[in-house]
Amino acid sequence: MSRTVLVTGSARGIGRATAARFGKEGARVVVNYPPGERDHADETAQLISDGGGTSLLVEADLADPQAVQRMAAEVHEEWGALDVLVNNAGICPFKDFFDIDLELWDRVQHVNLRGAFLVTQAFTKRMVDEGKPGRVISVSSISAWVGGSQQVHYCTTKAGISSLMKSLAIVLGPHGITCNAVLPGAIATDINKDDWTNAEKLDYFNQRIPVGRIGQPDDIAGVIWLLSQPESSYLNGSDVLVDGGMFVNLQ
Ligand SMILES: NC(=O)C1=CN([C@@H]2O[C@H](COP(=O)(O)OP(=O)(O)OC[C@H]3O[C@@H](n4cnc5c(N)ncnc54)[C@H](O)[C@@H]3O)[C@@H](O)[C@H]2O)C=CC1
Ligand SMILES: C[C@H](O)[C@@H]1OC(=O)[C@H](O)[C@@H]1O
Repeated sequence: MSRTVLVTGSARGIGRATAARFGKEGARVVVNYPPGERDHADETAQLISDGGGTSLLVEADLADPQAVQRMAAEVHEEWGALDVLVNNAGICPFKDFFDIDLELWDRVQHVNLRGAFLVTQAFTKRMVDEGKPGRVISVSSISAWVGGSQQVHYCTTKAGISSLMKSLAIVLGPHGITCNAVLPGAIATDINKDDWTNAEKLDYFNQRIPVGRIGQPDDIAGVIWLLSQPESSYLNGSDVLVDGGMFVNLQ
């Protein structure tokens, strides 16, 4: 029986690579995307079917609680309870601290953290009710452990995601559902495309990463998939850093 997997924000980037990775095992993959990104989501769906999987495309802005509830209802109606939930969707509009207004603060919090809370609550409730074991794997960041001068709003959400997984590991562990966070380092995706037009910053990242390269979405997708495997069943409440060694490279 193929597994049912939801990857939030899987129209592009790490989410797309993760959805495609699960597609390769023949999984049924829910591709969640925000309004305006249907074309990108279709490309993800193509990768899933190329790999032998099946997709269900669901539009939902995770900042909208009603949209999250509609997504849960649609997925449960079509495919029942999930086996694996990957909370991946995230935004990082780089901004100096004194220029962050309440609207921007709330938007980042709502998409990155409140969205993950709402999605996890809606989907694990069904898993618990059906007595179905599974996995929650949330994409946090190295930014949960460090700061960023233009990422004050963002880093707090990433620390929040890691914390959410720790508490839910306690709540859901007894139901056979493990909860862990994956913490990518610097990965080449749209989220940092503009920021990395700053050549000095890009050089700094390249030099700080001991394996000698910026990460690619597949570097993270592969680890997320590993955490969904039976061999990872005793991992619960952990932060799994995937950064090529960038964090430890102080001097
Ligand atoms: N690229 C990097 O260096 C790092 C990325 N991350 C995290 O990885 C996750 C994925 O980001 P990337 O693939 O890098 O960036 P990306 O910009 O390529 O992808 C972001 C994804 O989130 C989706 N999304 C955005 N707003 C949404 C909303 N309101 N509702 C539903 N989906 C929405 C987008 O459609 C897109 O598929 C994010 O949580 C990000 O914080 C963490 C550490 C490093
Ligand atoms: C968006 C950034 O380039 C990227 O995101 C993170 O979470 C990392 O800390 C990098 O700053």
